[in-house]
Amino acid sequence: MLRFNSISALHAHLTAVRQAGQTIGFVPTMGALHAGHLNLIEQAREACDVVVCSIFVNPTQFNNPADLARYPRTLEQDAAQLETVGTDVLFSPSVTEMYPQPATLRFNFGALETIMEGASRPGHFNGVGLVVSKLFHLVQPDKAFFGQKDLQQVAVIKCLVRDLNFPLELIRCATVREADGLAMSSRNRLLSPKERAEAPALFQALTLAQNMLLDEATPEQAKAAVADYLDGWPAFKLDYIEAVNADSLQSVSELQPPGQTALCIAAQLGNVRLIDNVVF
Ligand SMILES: Nc1ncnc2c1ncn2[C@@H]1O[C@H](COP(=O)(O)OP(=O)(O)OP(=O)(O)O)[C@@H](O)[C@H]1O
Ligand SMILES: CC(C)(CO)[C@@H](O)C(=O)[O-]
Ligand code: BAL
Repeated sequence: MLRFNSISALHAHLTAVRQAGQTIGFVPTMGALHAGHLNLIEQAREACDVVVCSIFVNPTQFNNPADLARYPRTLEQDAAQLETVGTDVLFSPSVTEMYPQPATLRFNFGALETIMEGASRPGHFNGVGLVVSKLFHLVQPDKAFFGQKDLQQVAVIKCLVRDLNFPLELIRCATVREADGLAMSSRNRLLSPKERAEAPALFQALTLAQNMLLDEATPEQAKAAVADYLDGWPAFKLDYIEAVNADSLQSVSELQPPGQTALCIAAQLGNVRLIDNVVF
């Protein structure tokens, strides 16, 4: 695996890759890798000639400085894991390499940024849009792989690709879960053992709501049941539970056609904010 910290060295290498007619698959991450990330790499490995992974804890997408300070950073362990799944290139730039001056460009993702993660983390999607645009320009991938766990992020990036004509295919990959149902997330490693034991309640609440909707309950009834369920776990503070269309991410008042209903949840567990969703 080749490792680059500098944009110019990455650019020179990938220019040669493209000139040799090889396709590039790209997996952007913030590191502290787990099996969910490795699954994205494996899918890129199957679909493309050259697999590029970036690890960059992007400060512009953190609205909470404590969250940024706590974010796990495990670069050497991550690099070792990336080697095991056949990654060709690791790009791990510094903050000054990516932002030599503070960025002034601002995105407006319309209705997407006023709901759920957009409402709870003001400025978050602007930072995601900024860094993902920069990374797409630097890597110029044929295919880019993102996890369904961050469903709203996928919708934001779909908007970015469409509105800015990025010539790439966006691929949404299924959420990888722990054996007890908890969606894998880098932030899980910040949970205390007690919190970790309680964390699967989030997915249990989602499953409860999904079953209710499939059983003809209304979204309002299902959302109320989730709030009640999590009340039984005092360590959890529910941020939101929403029934939305899986593409537009806008609220729905009834079940959508198969594969187009999503239930999205976010909750605080101690100091850690967890999100999850199911699409059905
Ligand atoms: N459990 C998972 N299954 C599939 N993809 C995932 C999973 N967790 C993260 N991803 C995807 O990996 C990519 C990089 O995500 P990121 O580095 O932020 O990891 P993360 O685990 O989502 O961390 P956190 O949620 O704590 O920020 C994103 O496209 C994200 O959706
Ligand atoms: C896409 C991303 C790498 C941009 O910083 C980040 O939001 C993430 O890890 O999901
Ligand atoms: N996985 C999404 C990145 C973030 O939480 O900032």
